[in-house]
Amino acid sequence: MAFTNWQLQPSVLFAMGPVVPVIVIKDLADAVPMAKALLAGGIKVLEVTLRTPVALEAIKLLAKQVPEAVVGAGTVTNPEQLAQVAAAGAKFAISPGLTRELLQAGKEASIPLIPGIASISELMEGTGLGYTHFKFFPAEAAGGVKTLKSIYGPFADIRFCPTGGINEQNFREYLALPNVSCVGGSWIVPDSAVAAKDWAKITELTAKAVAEAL
Ligand SMILES: O=C(O)C(=O)C[C@H](O)[C@H](O)COP(=O)(O)O
Repeated sequence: MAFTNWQLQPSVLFAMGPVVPVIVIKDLADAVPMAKALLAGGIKVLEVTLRTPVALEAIKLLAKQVPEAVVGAGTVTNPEQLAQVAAAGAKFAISPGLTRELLQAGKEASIPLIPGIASISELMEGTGLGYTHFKFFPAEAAGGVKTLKSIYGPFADIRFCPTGGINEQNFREYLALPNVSCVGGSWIVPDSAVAAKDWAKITELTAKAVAEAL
């Protein structure tokens, strides 16, 4: 089932890139150069987490100034934030978990909501309302590849973007699974590179991940 009010379907979003960078923007001035560094490395889907006071402003800025990127919001945990990020121009919203309220609001939103799950019961809460695409978080801590393989048995039609503890060593094991379309992670946007404004490093890490994902 797809929610036809969503301007972008999650299957399309999940197919846009093998790695979704989980971005924390502390300084608004970093938003555009970071997005351009990621684009230069071959990634266009960006998840800007709502973990910092400037996150909403960063989404607004990127939506206007870097239209070639597909900028969404992460850490969206309630309906109010979902409305705020949609108004800011986010193309999608990702949550680390789910609540009934958030799932209901997501169904009615103009942008796709990718709810997070770490258990079968949470997954069933989401599938019961028609959701088919989920974040699997915290991936490594919640059993990683083994758990996703087990979930594939009874839920073969569901697709995941695992996130949490994924890095350049293990991301290909996830991408090889039939129910994983993309992975999320912060390893291509390390804090140290952002602090040093070393955008070339981010392009290099991104290009490496994109090349290795093939
Ligand atoms: O902020 C959110 O909404 C989250 O769900 C958490 C992030 O996706 C993970 O913290 C990324 O995990 P790492 O790649 O291990 O750094």
